[in-house]
Amino acid sequence: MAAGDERRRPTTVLLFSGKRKCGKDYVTDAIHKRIGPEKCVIIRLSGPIKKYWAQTKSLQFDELLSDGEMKEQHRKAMIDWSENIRFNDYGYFCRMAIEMYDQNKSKEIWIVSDARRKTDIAWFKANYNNVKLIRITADECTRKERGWTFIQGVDDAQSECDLDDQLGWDWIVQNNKGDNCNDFINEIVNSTLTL
Ligand SMILES: Nc1ncnc2c1ncn2[C@@H]1O[C@H](COP(=O)(O)OP(=O)(O)OP(=O)(O)O)[C@@H](O)[C@H]1O
Repeated sequence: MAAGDERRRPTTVLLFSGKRKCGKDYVTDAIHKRIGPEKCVIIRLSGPIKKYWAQTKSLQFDELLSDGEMKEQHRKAMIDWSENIRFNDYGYFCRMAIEMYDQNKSKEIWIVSDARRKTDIAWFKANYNNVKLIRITADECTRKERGWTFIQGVDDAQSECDLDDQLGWDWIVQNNKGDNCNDFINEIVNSTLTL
């Protein structure tokens, strides 16, 4: 690392994970709004994958990013394609996502919205200080109401299940229908800003 680069590293990395439709985007968007875009940025590890996919398949990138049908139609193919690349270089998409969302490394706080593998956690911990791990959970009933249905090859794949037995979460938060998610959003925001 060149002299002076140290101050261009984030002070905190909030690394979120959780199963499909548990509310990762919902919660991370809320935290991003609360902390503010001057200080923090959302880094989506799936961003570079979707960008590549959109370019090569002539799809709308925004639609692939959003919570819609198109993402679901292409999810399995994107997982299979990205596995091959990750197999040879587990940090590849982490680095690409940082380049995509905070190229100038100007933000103090990174909110990584979609860690899916132990290697994602390992890569961030190996490269950055103060990485906080947050697992969002929601019961199947709630997830179904949000549009989730079980898809073989997706919901039983490594991308969904690898972090099921991960230990050492800094927060495990329940985001079920009826839960007041403002409480844990406040707690995460307050503890991040007082670091
Ligand atoms: N606490 C909540 N209150 C109200 N709506 C919520 C809440 N959490 C999630 N939702 C809604 O549920 C849907 C799925 O949530 P979201 O897209 O955040 O899930 P996700 O975990 O990011 O899913 P995926 O893994 O498919 O990207 C969205 O329409 C979102 O607005």
